[in-house]
Amino acid sequence: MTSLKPILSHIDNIPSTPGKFKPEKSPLHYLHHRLRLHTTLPRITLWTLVFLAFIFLFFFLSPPYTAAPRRGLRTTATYFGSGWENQVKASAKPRSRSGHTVLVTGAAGFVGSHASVALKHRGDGVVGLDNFNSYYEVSLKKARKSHLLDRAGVFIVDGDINDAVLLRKLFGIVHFTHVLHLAAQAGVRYAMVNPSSYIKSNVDGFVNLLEVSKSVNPQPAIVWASSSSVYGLNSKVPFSEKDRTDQPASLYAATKKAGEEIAHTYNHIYGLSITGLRFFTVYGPWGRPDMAYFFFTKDILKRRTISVFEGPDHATVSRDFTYIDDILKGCLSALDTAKKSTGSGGKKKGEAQFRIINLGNTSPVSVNKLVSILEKLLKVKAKKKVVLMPRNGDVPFTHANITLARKQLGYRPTTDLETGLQKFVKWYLDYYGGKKKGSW
Ligand SMILES: O=C(O)[C@H]1O[C@H](OP(=O)(O)OP(=O)(O)OC[C@H]2O[C@@H](n3ccc(=O)[nH]c3=O)[C@H](O)[C@@H]2O)[C@H](O)[C@@H](O)[C@H]1O
Repeated sequence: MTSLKPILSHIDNIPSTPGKFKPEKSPLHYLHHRLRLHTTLPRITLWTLVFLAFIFLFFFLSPPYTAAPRRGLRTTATYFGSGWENQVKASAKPRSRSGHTVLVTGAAGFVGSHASVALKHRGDGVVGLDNFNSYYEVSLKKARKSHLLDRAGVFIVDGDINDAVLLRKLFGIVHFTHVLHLAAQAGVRYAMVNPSSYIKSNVDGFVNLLEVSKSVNPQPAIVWASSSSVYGLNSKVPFSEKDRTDQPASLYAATKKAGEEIAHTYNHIYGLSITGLRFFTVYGPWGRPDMAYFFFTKDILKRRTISVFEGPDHATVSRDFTYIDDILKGCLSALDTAKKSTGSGGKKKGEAQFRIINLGNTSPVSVNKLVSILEKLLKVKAKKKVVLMPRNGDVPFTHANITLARKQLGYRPTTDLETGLQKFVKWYLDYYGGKKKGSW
């Protein structure tokens, strides 16, 4: 290794005090000095170059620093642009002055896509938001998205409810009168597989949405999807909103119940008008492939064995299956009857509306019956295996009391399970019949 001494040696010749430098007189000395300079200069140049090369390598060739992206979140900068803003604004425009302007979260989901189309068709302005996560077939969500744009002119922003920058941006360019919040991590059994996804969407995401909603001016009214699962182990039938909901049987149910409590807090502190709708096992065309009626259909057609759950002592397991069109009527009516939020600039100005309402069918059907209807519609005998309901979050039965929904929303479900499944099976065969099209 080269010693640093020769390089530093010329420094010895520089006087420490200015003005004290005296040129040496001997020509030999001058010659010697010039020779030293000649040999020292290239060395200085060499070491300067080495130093600069080191700096170059360090600063320019090392990978650029980027903050690690949060899983599932895209950088918000990619959303914004004049083309993007124009699409959002066009989609948000109601047909008449009296129409609502609604932000629908989970718009590429089952209920969200139906609700977006229904709102847009009746003249409201709608902007969708969905993160297109892979909990189930992303292609189905994308197909719903195309339908929304092509058939109804609803634009879905590809983004996450946890993305506060994006939400603020949306509220900055559109004055949303209402939020229909349907984005969630759904499914009872999957909560044992991926518990954190429930906290991320149903708790963190909801809080983020409420934070942004409470701080905009004017605040929107919020209608959101809670769940029949909050009744958990409640055995008093039919389930009334007054019944206890402190015995959840799954983490999914616990996060929905937490959502109800969180909603109350934001209503109380900030004057947000909030309506929580407890959906009872919603089914229908464009439904969710993780739900029993959906994958039973698929498995029956593929001649695969299905597991039919039963309770202890062969007790039947049943659900208050509710058809999508009935749920939609309830959602739209909840938006129409929602009172305005009272807060502004993050401050409450008066009491605001707070509601929790069941949306069910009031007519529970056993899983056995569900299977026999599907067998009839599909014209295929199911291969069944009856198994004891595993302890994975399922509850033995649900049954909605809809008195409050009737009073508050004029809600009257009209579709029985057989009629609803007939429409579902028609759509299913159409959609999976090769073309992945399916009518709306
Ligand atoms: O109302 C809700 O709040 C919830 O409804 C829905 O949950 P659930 O009512 O449990 O529907 P779903 O899974 O279709 O099971 C239906 C029936 O089939 C039985 N079931 C299920 C699976 C199986 O393999 N065998 C079986 O018998 C099972 O025991 C059950 O009796 C939503 O998924 C959920 O997100 C939430 O919205």
